Formats: sequence, structure tokens, C-alpha cells
Amino acid sequence: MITMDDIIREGHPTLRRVADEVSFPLSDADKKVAEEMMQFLRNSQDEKIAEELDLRAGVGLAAPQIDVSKRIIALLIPGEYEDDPPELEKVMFNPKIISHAIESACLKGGEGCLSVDREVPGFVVRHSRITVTFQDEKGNSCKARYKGYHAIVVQHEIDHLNGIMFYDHINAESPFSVDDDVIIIE
Ligand SMILES: OCN(O)CCCc1ccccc1
Ligand code: NI
Repeated sequence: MITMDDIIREGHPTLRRVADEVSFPLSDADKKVAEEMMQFLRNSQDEKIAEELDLRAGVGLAAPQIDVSKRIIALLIPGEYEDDPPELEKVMFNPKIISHAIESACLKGGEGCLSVDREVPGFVVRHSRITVTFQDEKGNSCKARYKGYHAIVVQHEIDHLNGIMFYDHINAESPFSVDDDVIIIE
């Protein structure tokens, strides 16, 4: 089971590596990694388990964050209300952004990261809408489009596969100044 002890922190070289493509059919090891990543996200969003295991809540996780330099990301974006189904619950293998909108967007509150034990204030400017191809656990080729908060989270995770941290996108000189056509998501 993944706990915070398994999550590597900034400064660890794996976070700055470009992760390797996953081959299909999946090895048992890769299947296990994906399952454990999704279980971590569920546990991290369960009040009791998170408190018991001292987990930071996460809506996404990338395999490099558990020192597995492979192109696997897990996404778990909860529904609006307690008993709603998740808005997005998916593991992507070899995800790739194949196209994106011209418009940029960022979260009003900035971003954080389970691999970063500090606040890094500032607007993290990303694409407002993306089209992603990926393989599912069966190796089926999939395509999906994301916008808004979902697009932001997916980009944050895919960045981890390319050794990019969220604060790489923050304007160091002026962290909260963005062009006036950048969509600021509440
Ligand atoms: O890589 C996953 N992770 O560090 C957890 C935080 C995910 C995340 C947080 C804010 C905006 C987008 C994504
Ligand atoms: Ni992260």
C-alpha cells in the first residue's frame, strides 16, 4: 500500500527524469503500480483512512512520484457532494497531449504537489482545454478531451512524466501577473 513515505520529494532525481513508455500487455508489476496509485488516491480522500495513515489528499498521482519512472498517471477527481460518484476516475498509460486550445488557464489558488513540502504561490499557467490520447489497462487506445479543472489536473500529472514541476510554470519575477486573456479558474 502506498503511503506518504513512498512519495519522493523535490530534489530526488527521478522527479526530473523523462519517464519510460509502458509496454503492453502490462506486466504484473505495472498492473500493481497502477492499482496501488489509484488506491492511494482513494485512501487520501477518505477522511478516516487519511487521518489514520497521515495522508495528504490528492486528486492525481504520477508513477515517478513513487520512484517508478514509467508513463503512468492516476486521476481521481471527486464529485461535488459526498455521495456523488467521482467526476473523473481513471488510470492512463502513456498519456499524450495531442492538441490543445490556444487559450491558457490557471487555478485562482495556484497549485500544490504531494512531492513538494512547501507552498509555492503563483499562477500556474496551463492550456485551458486539451485532447489526450492514452492506453487503458487492456492496452486499448483511448482519446479524451478535458477543460477547466480537469484539464489542469491532467496536465499537472503528465508534466510529472516529463520531469516538470508545477512551479516551473510560475512567473518567478511576478508570480500572480498573467496576460489578461488567461482564464482564472475559481
Ligand atoms: O502529482 C499529483 N500531485 O502532486 C497531487 C496534486 C495534484 C494537483 C494539485 C493542484 C492542481 C493540479 C493537480
Ligand atoms: Ni504533483
